[in-house]
Amino acid sequence: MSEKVLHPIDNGLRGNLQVPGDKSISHRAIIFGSIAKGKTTVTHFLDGEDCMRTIAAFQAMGVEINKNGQTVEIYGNGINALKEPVVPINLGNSGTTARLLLGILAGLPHHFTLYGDESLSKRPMDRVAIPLRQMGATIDGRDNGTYLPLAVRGAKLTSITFETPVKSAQVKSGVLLAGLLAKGTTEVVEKTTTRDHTENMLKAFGGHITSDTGTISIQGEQELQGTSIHVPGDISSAAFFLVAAAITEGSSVTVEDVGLNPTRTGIIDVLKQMNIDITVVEERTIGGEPVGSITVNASTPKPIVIDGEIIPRIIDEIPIIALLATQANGKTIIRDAEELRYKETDRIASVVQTLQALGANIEATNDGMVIYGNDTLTGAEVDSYGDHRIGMMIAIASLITKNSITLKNPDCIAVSYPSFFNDLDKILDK
Ligand SMILES: O=C(O)C1=C[C@@H](OP(=O)(O)O)[C@@H](O)[C@H](O)C1
Ligand SMILES: C=C(OP(=O)(O)O)C(=O)O
Repeated sequence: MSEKVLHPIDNGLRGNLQVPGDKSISHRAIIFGSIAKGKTTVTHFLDGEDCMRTIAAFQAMGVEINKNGQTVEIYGNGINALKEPVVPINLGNSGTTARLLLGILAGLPHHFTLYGDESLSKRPMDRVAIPLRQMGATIDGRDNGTYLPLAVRGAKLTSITFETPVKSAQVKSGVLLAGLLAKGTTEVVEKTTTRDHTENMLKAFGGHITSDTGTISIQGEQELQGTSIHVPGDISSAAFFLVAAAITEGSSVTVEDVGLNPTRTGIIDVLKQMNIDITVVEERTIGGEPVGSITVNASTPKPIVIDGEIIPRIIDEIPIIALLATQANGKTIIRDAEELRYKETDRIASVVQTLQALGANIEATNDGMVIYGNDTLTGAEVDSYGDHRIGMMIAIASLITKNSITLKNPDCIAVSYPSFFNDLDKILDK
């Protein structure tokens, strides 16, 4: 088992950096490029393990995809040209690949078998399998088709109106993608807005989709055209450095060219509410997504309550927000975040256990956590539990702990951020 010893820093963090491409947008660029007709070129693609799973899945269905560093060329022949793969599709650790792909497979006249790693095999797939079955697909698997491995027999789909019971962009996207293959108009109704990259990307490929007060409607049987997509920096990756700059004395860090889609910028709102010195300069719109630079200077965080509609807009940032809250001068409460229990780990349990091991005063609740603040963190031996965001949270914590941290299982960070430690090194004030 690999491990990494991480040392606290003497000086702050300083400088500018760019983070890799957005994971959600990178997945979708491959998916839409593969089901569109003609060539798609993706630049600043996230070279992480999860997005490579999406590429491999479409290659297994006969799509020609060539990757050269962060540039990917896809030669799509339309959704109906996707072939039956000869071998099972390995989804690795990627929930996004699993849920979005299921939507497409449901409407193809083929048989598919899907499996993932140990973590993904514990995550619920019925949240998307249930509406897809209603549309006409046959999906079976472990525990009555709740968990991977799954067998999918696609069919001619009929459109549905689906009121999603979970606050999940993956579920919304899975149903909308199936809607592309269904007769008529498929509707997804969501009570809380989740990231809308599927909707934006569909439009970039010439598709038609509307969104009106929580109802997203997609017409079936549309033909999409290949295009060029430039992927903005991932705000969920940037968040680790923004918090790092906030909690380390004397720091000033600017992350450039970060995606600022409003369904993703909850971290900026949280940092502002916590009195962190943060400036956002919006520079331009690329491929329908706003992009800008974010600067954070070291600050003392103020404790706050985080709940309600902001939760889906910070869902992947909650581990690093929890670390920030340990440095606040009072009690921070995070609630309405039960979805954290269905991530790569149960992130309520893994965040709380890890920060407790580092000396923080933090408690789990059913749907979130209470962080009491004013903590001096100590060193310890802690495990990422194979969860990339827990691994990165631990690495940022190590900048301010009294002694070194031994991080077990750091390799999982490559799922979303293979160059994480190199980028962190760039802003260390040596
Ligand atoms: O649609 C997406 O790209 C994602 C949606 C979120 O998951 P849920 O939809 O399960 O909340 C998020 O946690 C994940 O990292 C990426
Ligand atoms: C939850 C995440 O990803 P996924 O659901 O795609 O595995 C994440 O990146 O934090």
